[in-house]
Amino acid sequence: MSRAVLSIGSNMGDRLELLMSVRDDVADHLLAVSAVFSTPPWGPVPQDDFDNAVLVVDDPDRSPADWLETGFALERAAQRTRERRWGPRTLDVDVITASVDGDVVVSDDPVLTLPHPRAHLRAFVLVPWLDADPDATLWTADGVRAVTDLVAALDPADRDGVRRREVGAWSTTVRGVS
Ligand SMILES: Nc1ncnc2c1ncn2[C@@H]1O[C@H](COP(=O)(O)OP(=O)(O)OP(=O)(O)O)[C@@H](O)[C@H]1O
Ligand SMILES: Nc1nc2c(c(=O)[nH]1)N=C(CO)CN2
Repeated sequence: MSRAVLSIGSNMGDRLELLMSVRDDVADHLLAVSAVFSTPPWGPVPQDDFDNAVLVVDDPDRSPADWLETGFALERAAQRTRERRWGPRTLDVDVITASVDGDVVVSDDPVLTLPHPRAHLRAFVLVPWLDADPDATLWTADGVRAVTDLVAALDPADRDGVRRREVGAWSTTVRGVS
């Protein structure tokens, strides 16, 4: 069984519709879904705010690499272009962490680095993830850390910039992380 935590984001086009396209695509495999959060751009590129969310998914027939491919396919469907690193995009799907049969996958392959090497620094990942799964943990260079502690360690300005949106069409009701 392969479980993955997907961070999804958009700051071009119909952001909510694009996030919804991901949620709908993986609907049969959802264990947990965060609310949608409005987030200031992370990184050096001045650009519009993003909408971000986190999905926890599992599928006995999909490997972590398959989840990356699923993300690529959804990015292509959103006409995502790769113009600038950390620049604006219609849709970004990142695999934050993955486990197979309960074991966390650790990989330094540049095609799929796991856990995602910048996840622990990103309020736009950690705050929605905590919302989806209050007991979440992340394997880091300092060992296994509770996401709640990683959120507490963020710069308060970064953390407080991440704002929950009330979106009627976005349901967070799913099976639950067991
Ligand atoms: N865990 C991962 N999730 C998604 N992509 C990854 C991961 N590890 C490595 N990659 C690779 O990163 C490459 C660049 O991805 P992308 O363009 O989405 O980067 P980015 O979103 O600009 O920056 P960042 O990687 O910091 O999120 C992809 O081609 C993909 O193969
Ligand atoms: N708030 C926010 N900032 C970003 C995002 C994102 O999804 N949300 N994605 C980026 C590309 O990796 C760069 N910066």
